[in-house]
Amino acid sequence: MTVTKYSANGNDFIIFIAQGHEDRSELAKKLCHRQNGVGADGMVVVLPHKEYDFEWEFYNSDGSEANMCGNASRAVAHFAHEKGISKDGKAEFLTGAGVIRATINGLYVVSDMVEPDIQRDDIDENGERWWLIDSGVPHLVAIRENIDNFDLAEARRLREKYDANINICRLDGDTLYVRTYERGVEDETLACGTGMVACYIRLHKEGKVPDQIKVHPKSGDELYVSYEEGVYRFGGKVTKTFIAETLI
Ligand SMILES: N[C@@H](CCC[C@H](N)C(=O)O)C(=O)O
Repeated sequence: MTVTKYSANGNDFIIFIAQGHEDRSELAKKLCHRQNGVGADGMVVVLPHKEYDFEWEFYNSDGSEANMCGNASRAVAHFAHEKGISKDGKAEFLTGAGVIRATINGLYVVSDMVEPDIQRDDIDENGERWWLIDSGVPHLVAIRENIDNFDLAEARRLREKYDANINICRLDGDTLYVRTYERGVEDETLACGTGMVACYIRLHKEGKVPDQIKVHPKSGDELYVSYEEGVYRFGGKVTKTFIAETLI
């Protein structure tokens, strides 16, 4: 099987085309394995759809399926554009969280996110206020003065308790810095799109950020997140890293 590997600001994905839905959880675990497989945070299967350019199955590296992945949405939009699955520099596709619309301009891809659901704004953990926001998948968000230290044991506890991805973020002028512990990877990743958007949503709702802001995930890359015409949107570069014939 031929697969294409992408990195979306350090969040990496294996992408391939198939013709129908099936449970590919075991395949995702094998292919995403860093030593015995291709290695990736997630796997995307592009499937035909009557109404949209395509639909996807998204798997985390542990084989669990997730409704949405912001970074993979940008990578797969670039993939579909290159393959001619989508046209005119745009891609419209169905995810478990709803329809995603993306715009492709060279390697720069912008995704319009689904309507977020702010589930809680009152969680108190260790004297710190957390918001629980579903930006396609659930995210806990805390705002801190310093995010140099991310206690991963504590992040794992919160991830289990709330069945959510865990984010800490810091606002410095017009730049937001975000670190994310990802459910389904069960570790901190170099970037998480829905996580960056969830952090921005909290700050935006609190009136602390303008309608557009720069965002730096742990990889150090620069992206932007915005709120335009009632839509949360985020954009950045994607990198196609290789095409491979898998033997497993
Ligand atoms: N990396 C993604 C999020 C992928 C899904 C997440 N790990 C979950 O299971 O909730 C992103 O860029 O948004």
